[in-house]
Amino acid sequence: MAAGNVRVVNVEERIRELADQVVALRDAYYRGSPRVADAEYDAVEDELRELVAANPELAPDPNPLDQVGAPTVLHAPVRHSRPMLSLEKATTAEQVAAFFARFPGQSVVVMPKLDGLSLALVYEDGRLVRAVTRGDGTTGDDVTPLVRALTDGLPERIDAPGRVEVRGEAVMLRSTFAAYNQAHADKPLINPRNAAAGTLRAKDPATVAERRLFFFAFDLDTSTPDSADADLERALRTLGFSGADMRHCPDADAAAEVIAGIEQRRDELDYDLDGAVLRLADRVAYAAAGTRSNSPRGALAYKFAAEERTTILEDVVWDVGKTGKIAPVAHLAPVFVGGTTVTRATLANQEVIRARGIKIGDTVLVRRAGDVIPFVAGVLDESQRTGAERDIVPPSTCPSCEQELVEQGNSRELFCTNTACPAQTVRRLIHWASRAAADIDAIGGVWIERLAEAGLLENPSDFYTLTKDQLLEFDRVGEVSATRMIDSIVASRAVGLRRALIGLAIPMASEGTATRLCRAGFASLEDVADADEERLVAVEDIGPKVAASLSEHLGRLRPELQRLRDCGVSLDVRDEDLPPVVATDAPLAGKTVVVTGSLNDPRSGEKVPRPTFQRLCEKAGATTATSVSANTDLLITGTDVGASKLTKAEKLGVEVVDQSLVWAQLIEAKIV
Ligand SMILES: NC(=O)c1ccc[n+]([C@@H]2O[C@H](COP(=O)([O-])OP(=O)(O)OC[C@H]3O[C@@H](n4cnc5c(N)ncnc54)[C@H](O)[C@@H]3O)[C@@H](O)[C@H]2O)c1
Ligand SMILES: [Zn+2]
Repeated sequence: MAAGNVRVVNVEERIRELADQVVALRDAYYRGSPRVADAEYDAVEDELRELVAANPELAPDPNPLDQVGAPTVLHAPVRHSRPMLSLEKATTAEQVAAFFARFPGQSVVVMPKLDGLSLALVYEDGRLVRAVTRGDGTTGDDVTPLVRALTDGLPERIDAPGRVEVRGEAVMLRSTFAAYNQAHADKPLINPRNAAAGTLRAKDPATVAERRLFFFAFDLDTSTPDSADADLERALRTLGFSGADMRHCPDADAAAEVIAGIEQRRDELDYDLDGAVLRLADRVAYAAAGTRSNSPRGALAYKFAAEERTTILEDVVWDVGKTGKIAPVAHLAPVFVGGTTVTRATLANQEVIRARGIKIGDTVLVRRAGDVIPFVAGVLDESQRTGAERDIVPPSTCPSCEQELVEQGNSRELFCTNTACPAQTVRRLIHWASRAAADIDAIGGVWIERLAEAGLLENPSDFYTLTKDQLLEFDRVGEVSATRMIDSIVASRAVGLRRALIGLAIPMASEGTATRLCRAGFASLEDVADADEERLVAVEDIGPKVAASLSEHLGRLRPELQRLRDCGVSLDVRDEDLPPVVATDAPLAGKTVVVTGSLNDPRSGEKVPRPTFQRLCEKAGATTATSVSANTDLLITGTDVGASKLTKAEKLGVEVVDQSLVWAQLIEAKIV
């Protein structure tokens, strides 16, 4: 009995503690300075929810779990026509199935749960009159001038009578976020969600002019519902809104598949998302389902793994790269983020470290979203500092060869210019052996380092003079592995112009540069080395800087090119890298196209990687480019299209066609 009492007292205390934490964390978050990552906040909420569910008599009063958002009125308060609520959360297939079971026979749409902030747009007789934030769910903040000035994707006029309210999410696109941070390295934004919220909190639109937002609609309320389209997605599209990508699902299995698809493509999309939303497709049925204290009954949010987490920055190590760049690498206490355990993350450069005010020992926010390399986005809560934190001091000499470093550019990136630097040498050798280049797959990085230390490897050509006997002298190398290593080296002799150029790691020359040089008719690496600037810049996407870098470095590498040739390594263009032979009547002949979104073969529904589809377009006569410009003839769109490309195409008057049309042409011309 006594033990029972003690437990109850503890539970009561714990509930109070958690409720206080929820209130405090929400308050900080909605004021624009979150103190923890969302996943950590969610964990506090979850614990509170579980404790209250098990001990309903101990529910706090007022219960923060029944409340939405927080009151944040900066401009002018506006009462919502109906509350703007939160969403019930799910993490399992069973919860999704239970949702379907509650609404038998109803069609459900599944769409990405965009991570921005929700807005209600009010139109009267076709004119946008008000844009309001969610606020505490009942009363929001009038942000109409900011939304008008800064948000794309919402029409100023719509063709609908009476009062129409469109709700949706205003997000900062990842491309906008990245470009902004690049341009404002001294005042970086921490993540796109916070950036979007901060933008609409500005007092003056001019101060945040470069922070464009994009509005995705997901909800519609019309004064004359009978005449309107009952299907949400169609109705929004008809009015001219970019909806969140909605898929109709007849049952829970179909929904599970769409949810998995959204999660899989998460990294390719131009916006952050933290889950998928299921919602009754029929607007009348959705309204009829009603609401709970803080969520609609006709919708459910399926949450994905967090892309941001906080962890301890244990140390910073300055790493020497293959081009001599010395980059700070964060060593972190292991943290599960973006689906994997992360222990290393990039800190970009010394200016970024300074701008973000990061110290060793800090609890830092680690972000792994969209891009493969996790990075340290900043310190959320400086009040957690103990005083034992240490400044991150950039080195003045190379950690490998001790040569004095030089600084370059606005972000003061550090470089070791000693081409004989041992660390650079190893990095360059590893790069030569990598899959995108010579693909010497039987010799890993550790072995390359060992062989370099033993003086057997310095330049790529040295791989080709290695002998089995030399390898056998190393501990733990037996007959079998030595043979495998040598075979792998021999096979890599067919590397060819494109991959050899990638393998030589020439600053500013990307994989795309190598591909385009081959397509433009260059026959060998020597041919590229011999070319003057005029001939190089005539190649698409190669500018004077890339041309100069190619000339300088290939000039320096001439003796190495000769050594590679002497070892029987091919530096000539390979058939597979030549432009495809195209008939003059090919369906896309002479067109420059950009491909965006996810592609699917309409005959099987199978997902087709973008490079494969681009190759098909090239076979059909097209030249492919990566970004929309005035030279683009066609923007070919798959599903989940990045809004920025569409906006740009619209601005430049570039024709936009759906992939289905191109597939039909490819099939007709027997290209696929
Ligand atoms: N880091 C912190 O300290 C802290 C504190 C408080 C809240 N938070 C975070 O803020 C969020 C707030 O939670 P919440 O209760 O508002 O729920 P929520 O944000 O998880 O869900 C409701 C919201 O989802 C949005 N949404 C996006 N796409 C949608 C779609 N397709 N259909 C419908 N709605 C869509 C809407 O804006 C809606 O208001 C959570 O992610 C939480 O982690 C963080
Ligand atoms: Zn060095």
